[in-house]
Order: sequence, then structure tokens, then C-alpha cells
Amino acid sequence: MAAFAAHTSAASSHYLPPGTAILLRSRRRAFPTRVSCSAAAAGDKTVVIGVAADSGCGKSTFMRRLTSVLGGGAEPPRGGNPESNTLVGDTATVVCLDDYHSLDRAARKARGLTALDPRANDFDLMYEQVRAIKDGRAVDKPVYNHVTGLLDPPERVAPPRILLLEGLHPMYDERVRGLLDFSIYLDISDEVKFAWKIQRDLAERGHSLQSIKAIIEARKPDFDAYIDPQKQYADAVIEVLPTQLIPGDDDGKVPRVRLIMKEGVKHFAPVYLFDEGSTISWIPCGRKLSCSYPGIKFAYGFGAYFGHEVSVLEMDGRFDKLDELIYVETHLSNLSTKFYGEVAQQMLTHADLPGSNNGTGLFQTIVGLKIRELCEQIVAERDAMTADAVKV
Ligand SMILES: Nc1ncnc2c1ncn2[C@@H]1O[C@H](COP(=O)(O)OP(=O)(O)OP(=O)(O)O)[C@@H](O)[C@H]1O
Ligand SMILES: O=C(CO)[C@H](O)[C@H](O)COP(=O)(O)O
Repeated sequence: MAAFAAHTSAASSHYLPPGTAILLRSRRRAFPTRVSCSAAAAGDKTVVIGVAADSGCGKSTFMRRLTSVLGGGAEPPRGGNPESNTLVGDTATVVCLDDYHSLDRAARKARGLTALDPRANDFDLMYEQVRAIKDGRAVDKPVYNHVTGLLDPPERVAPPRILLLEGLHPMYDERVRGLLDFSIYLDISDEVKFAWKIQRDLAERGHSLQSIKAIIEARKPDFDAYIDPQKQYADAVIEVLPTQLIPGDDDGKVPRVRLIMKEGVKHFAPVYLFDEGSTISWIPCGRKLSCSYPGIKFAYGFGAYFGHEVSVLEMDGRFDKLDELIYVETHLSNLSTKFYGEVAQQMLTHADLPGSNNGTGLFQTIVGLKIRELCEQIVAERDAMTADAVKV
């Protein structure tokens, strides 16, 4: 068995400050019945999941992994607006919150506002429509057309089993936040965000280095004011930082990724490495996992994040061979998989997506499995309550 040692992580200022590591009791609860989230039944209500991140921070990539784990994938609505931002699948529908921009591109420009500014978004409508969907009613949702920069005629969204709300502000408005059954924040550090933007916008969109820098700088004050603070409300945060394995490296090619999981969230039992409640550092490289320079390092521990108890799983480095991932998977617990090797299988299925060889893909996949289980447990609980009500 690979060696591991007790370790105090060199953690960020939010959590794991020296001396605060604590042992927590397991919060696992027993749910007697397993209910498929894809088995829609009349009168069932929609489970709502929020995913917040800045533009270009991997929301679409995460949605592809998530809808695959949930089953049935998701496609743009058939026969609808070709510029629709919505994806519809058997189990989940993805709604992009850009559709709630209240000001089109020209109006924002005229008023000197960015799309991140709450004044450019209609939170009243967002709340009303998410609430209606959660209550099982279809809505006619606006469509923001990213090609023209205009607001197109609305499109109908029927209530799905799971509504994935992705965008800039799923946790900004208290009322919308209150409708979320689970929330995730993708926290990409400035260095990595810049590297990813350059990679995409320079290569695929023909932007210059100066214009990419200018766009990031122009959005930064509103990002800091309105987007970043949402992470305090998230049940899980996937944080992407430059590696610590190569001193001074910040091009984002080797990321250090942290999965920060809030303790005490209903239906969500955090994942752990080796031993729940311990503080662990693990270098899995050796006989069972190939690692080229700069290697791979995992860490696991406890701490505080914006005043909440959290557990943190960290991976620094890149996988060489995805088919060896099963070795890492067998050392992780509470993964909410349905069969041995499901994480590795999902990662191999989506090997072409960005982040598949590092902690971003691994932790996005794991969060997808946790969401699937959470949804199943919510449905089981509702069914039990309905059955009790019928008896009475
Ligand atoms: N895990 C990752 N590792 C490396 N690069 C990534 C990762 N995730 C995303 N990227 C890069 O960032 C770009 C944007 O990713 P994606 O389209 O998923 O983000 P987004 O948040 O949906 O963006 P937008 O809001 O602008 O549509 C990708 O083309 C890719 O270059
Ligand atoms: O942040 C964004 C998406 O998350 C976009 O900048 C926002 O939706 C405005 O879109 P466009 O730049 O196409 O007018």
C-alpha cells in the first residue's frame, strides 16, 4: 500500500489554520429506498441545483460531466431558437442565467454596466420562474442571444426532474438562493482564469493578448463585488489554483484543485481520503500510478470556510494514464458511485473534455455523483412524506 503521513496542509487563509483541525462525527443518514431521479412521476417537484462561476471558468464543461452522470445527456431544445442557451435531457434541464439579463448588449454599453452588475439582470423574474418550475409549472423564459447581443422571444421550459441553474448569479438573490437544493461555486484563481482565457480566446476567438487582459480587468471590480462573494453560500466549492509542485509556475497547465465541502448539508456526505476525520497527505505515485514530472499529491483535512465547518480534498498535479485512475478511486470514500470504478469510467468517457487529466475533471465528476445521490434522497424523502400523508 502506498505510504501516507499525517500532515498539516499549507492551506489558503480560508481554512485549515494551524490548530483548528477537528474530528467530526459521521453525518451519514440512512435512506431505506433508492429512487431513480429519472423516474418522473406526476406531481413530483423539481430539484434545483445552482452552479456559479465567472464566464470562461468551466461551467459548460461541468454541465457536460454533470448531465452525463445524471443520465441521458442534454441537448438544445429541438426546433427552437438556434441560439438558445438551454439544454434539455431526460433527467435534467440546464438553464443559463444569462437569459435573465434585463439589459441587452447595447443598453449595457449605453449605461456603462457590465453583465455582472445586478442592475443588468432581472432577479424578480428569475425568482418567479425558478419558483414556478420548482412547483411543477412550465414557464416562458427569455432568451439572451449571445450572437446578436439582443433579448429574443421567450422559450418554454417544462419542469424537469432536476433543474441545473448555471451562470453568474445563482446565489446572488436571497430569494433565488432559498430555492436551491444544492449549490456549487467554481472558484478559478486569477492566474488560472487568465491562462484558460488566453488559451481559448487567443486560439479560438481571434482576440489579442491586450484585449483579453482589458476584458478581464474591466470585469474585475464587478466580479469582486457581485460574483465572488457568492462562494460563501455554496455547499461545495471547486477551487483551482496554480500548482505548488513547480515553484513559480502559474500557467494553469498543472492545477492544484481543492474540493471544499460544507459539513452538515442535508443529503450531502462529503468525500474523504483513507480515513474520515483525519488530516492526510498522500503521494500516490509509484507502482500503481504512473506520474511524470512534477508528480501528483493529494491532501485531505478539515477547517473553516467563511465561518462554516468544511472538509477539503485536494489534488495537485496531472494524471498520466486515466485508466489507472481506479487506484485513486479505491482510496476515496463516500463517492456515491453505483458500481466499482464509476468515477474512472466517467473520466474515461469524457477524456476529451478540458481538465480530464487533473483535479478539475476528477472533482467535477465526484460532485456530479454527489448531486445524483442528493436528488435520489430528496425524491425518496418526498415519497415517504407523501405516503405518510396518505395514511393520515
Ligand atoms: N478544467 C479545465 N482545464 C483547463 N481548461 C479549462 C478547464 N475548464 C475550462 N477550461 C478552458 O476554459 C474554456 C471555457 O470553458 P467553458 O466553456 O466550460 O466555460 P464557461 O464558464 O461555460 O464559459 P462561458 O461562460 O464563457 O461560456 C475552455 O474552452 C477551456 O479552454
Ligand atoms: O458573462 C457573460 C456570460 O456568463 C457574458 O459576458 C454576458 O452574458 C454578456 O454576454 P455577451 O458578452 O455575449 O454580450
